[in-house]
Amino acid sequence: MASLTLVDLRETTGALRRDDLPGVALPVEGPRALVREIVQSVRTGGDGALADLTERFDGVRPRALVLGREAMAAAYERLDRRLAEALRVARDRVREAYEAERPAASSLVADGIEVRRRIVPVERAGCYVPGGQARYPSSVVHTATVARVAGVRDVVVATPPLPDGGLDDATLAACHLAGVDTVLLAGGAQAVAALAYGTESLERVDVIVGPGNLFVSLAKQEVAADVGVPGAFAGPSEVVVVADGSLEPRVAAIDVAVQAEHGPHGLAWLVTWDARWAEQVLEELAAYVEASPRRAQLESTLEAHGYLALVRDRDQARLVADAIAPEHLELLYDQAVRDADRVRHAGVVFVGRAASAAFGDYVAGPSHVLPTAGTARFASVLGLEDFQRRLHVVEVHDEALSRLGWAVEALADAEGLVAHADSIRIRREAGW
Ligand SMILES: NC(=O)c1ccc[n+]([C@@H]2O[C@H](COP(=O)([O-])OP(=O)(O)OC[C@H]3O[C@@H](n4cnc5c(N)ncnc54)[C@H](O)[C@@H]3O)[C@@H](O)[C@H]2O)c1
Ligand SMILES: [Zn+2]
Repeated sequence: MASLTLVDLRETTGALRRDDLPGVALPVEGPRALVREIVQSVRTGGDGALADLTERFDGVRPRALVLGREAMAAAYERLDRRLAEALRVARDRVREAYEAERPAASSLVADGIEVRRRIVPVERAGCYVPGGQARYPSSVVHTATVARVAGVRDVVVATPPLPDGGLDDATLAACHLAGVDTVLLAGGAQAVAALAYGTESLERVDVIVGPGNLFVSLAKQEVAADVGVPGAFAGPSEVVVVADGSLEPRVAAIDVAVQAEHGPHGLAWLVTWDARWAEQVLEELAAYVEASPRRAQLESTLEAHGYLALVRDRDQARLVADAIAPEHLELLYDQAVRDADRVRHAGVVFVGRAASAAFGDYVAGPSHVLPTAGTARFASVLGLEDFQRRLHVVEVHDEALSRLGWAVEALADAEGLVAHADSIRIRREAGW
């Protein structure tokens, strides 16, 4: 029976650090060595190695390694209309959220120097779309749509093939709606390697984004020296639910379960100051897990890393959440809105009793590609900036030579860099 491991923090005082809490370290060493081997073999073996590895890890040889726009459009035509409409709604909500965030070009003119900041999209983006324990057409929408708003020229989606060697219509239709150019039928670390280094059938990309399991996330770290990879780990899903007796126990229970149904290596915490109510939540959770068709996935996360933290009050609950730095944080008690503005470490904070993190997975607007494994301490939700570079144009007018030239000379002299100082001096001596 799935239950949560009790962590009683009511007597704990002082600062809480992530390492003080159980279950927050991922078992990465074994997988990391395997991932390294996989990446190397695709790098040297190309298409052939990719197909072999797909057969080894996904149990099938893909019918085609890459698919183009016609296959996506055809799948969209075949798709059930309600699902097609839901995908369109999700795409529009993501698109609008990111269009509202477009960075403005900025400029500064002072002392004869004009600095303009240009925003330049990368040319090719690879979006990883998971497909092991579940299919994720939503991840197509939550990655490729952002790339398109950012102005990326070519968008490639990589996703594992189905057991029949093909791809489901929902994923392909989502590619159609999100404006994807190419689909690579491969998953896991081997797909990340193919995106990073290219193969005979696929040109390499400039950045790789998207969520995935441990192997995918470690592979992105492995190739990060050669291709752009956001700092967010975006690995197995995590949730911290903070609630009290004002919420129905079965609602709290299901929200603890939601992110656990993605599969193993996740993290699920219920944090409360209401110990008696927590017991009711545990009963509801056990009943829910037992009846769920995704019981195996739920148990894989809850049994290993499902926790009930008993705390003194709201303030301590927030400190626990900050220490965990979870992907999703739900604050579901009265007056949570005020506390939400004080949270420092989380991928996204949901507030209000209607606020199931499932909204965020699909239609809230911000991408569901979020930092996990503690990376919410320094990394963020997938953003336009993950697909864009900042490039400064520095226009120097002659006036700058008299206004600022002396400072360059003084600093260059101090560093002993003679040519640096001379480059200003000869311009000044020319009377500019
Ligand atoms: N953080 C986020 O933003 C976010 C969002 C959505 C989903 N997720 C997470 O994405 C993950 C999706 O995982 P998934 O497994 O369903 O799909 P996936 O596509 O990420 O992983 C499946 C692939 O992993 C490879 N693989 C599986 N077992 C392997 C092994 N033992 N050795 C080597 N390679 C192996 C296979 O090639 C397979 O194609 C979940 O953990 C989910 O929580 C995270
Ligand atoms: Zn989810």
